[in-house]
Amino acid sequence: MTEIVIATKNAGKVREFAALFEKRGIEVKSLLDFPDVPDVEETGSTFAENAKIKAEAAADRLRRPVIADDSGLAVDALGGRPGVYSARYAGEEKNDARNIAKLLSELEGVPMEKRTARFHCALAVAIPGRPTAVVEATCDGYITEAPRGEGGFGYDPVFYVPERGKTMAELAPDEKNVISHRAKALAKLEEQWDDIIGEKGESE
Ligand SMILES: O=c1nc[nH]c2c1ncn2[C@H]1C[C@H](O)[C@@H](COP(=O)(O)OP(=O)(O)OP(=O)(O)O)O1
Ligand SMILES: [Mg+2]
Repeated sequence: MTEIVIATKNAGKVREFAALFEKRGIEVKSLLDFPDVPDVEETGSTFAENAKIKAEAAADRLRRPVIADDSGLAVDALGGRPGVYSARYAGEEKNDARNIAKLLSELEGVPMEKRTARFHCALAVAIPGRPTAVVEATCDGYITEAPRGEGGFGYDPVFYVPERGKTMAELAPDEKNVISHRAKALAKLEEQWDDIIGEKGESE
C-alpha cells in the first residue's frame, strides 16, 4: 500500500498522520482531498463508535480502505468531560481557543494535583466488504492554568506532559508523534495490521 485515506477534515490530525505514515513510506490523503464526501454526524457515545461511524461512511462512499480518528480529552475533575464532545465543547463551530477558555474556566480553583486528564484516540479501519477494526490508546497528563506553546492543535497548549516537563504544544512535532495517544494507537494498529487486512479481516 502506498497511499491511505484518513477520514478527517481536521488539518492538525492530517499533519500528524502525514508525518507518522511518511516514516512508513505511505502517503496520506484526507477528506480535504475528497470534498464531495459528506460530513457524518458523530452520534456515538464512545470514541470507538464515532471512529467506526466516520470510517465506514467514508469507505462506503469512496469504495476503498479508510482510517478514521476519533479523539478527545477526558478531565478527571470534570467527570471525564469534555470526552466525545471535545471538538464541540464551546459550541458547534469547533473553535480551539474557545474550547480552551471554557476548559480553563471550568477548572478555575482546582489545584494542580487534581487537574489530571488524558487524551484518547480511537482509530477505526474500514475496508469495503470486511468487518471494521478499532484500536484505542491514551496519553496521560495535567491541564495547565494557562496555555503555553505554539505547536500541535486543539487542547495541546493546556495539556502538560509530566515526563517531558512541557505542554504538548511546546513539544516538537516529532516528539509529540512519539508519545501521543494518536501515535500509540497507530503503533497498535500496525501490530494488528496483518490480521486486519488478512484473510479473515478480524482483529481482537
Ligand atoms: O492530539 C491532540 N491534541 C490536542 N487536542 C486534540 C488532540 N486530539 C484530539 N484533540 C481534540 C481536538 C478536538 O477538540 C477533539 C477531536 O474531535 P474529533 O471529532 O475527533 O475531530 P474533529 O471533529 O476535529 O475532526 P474529524 O472528526 O473530521 O476527524 O479532541
Ligand atoms: Mg469530529
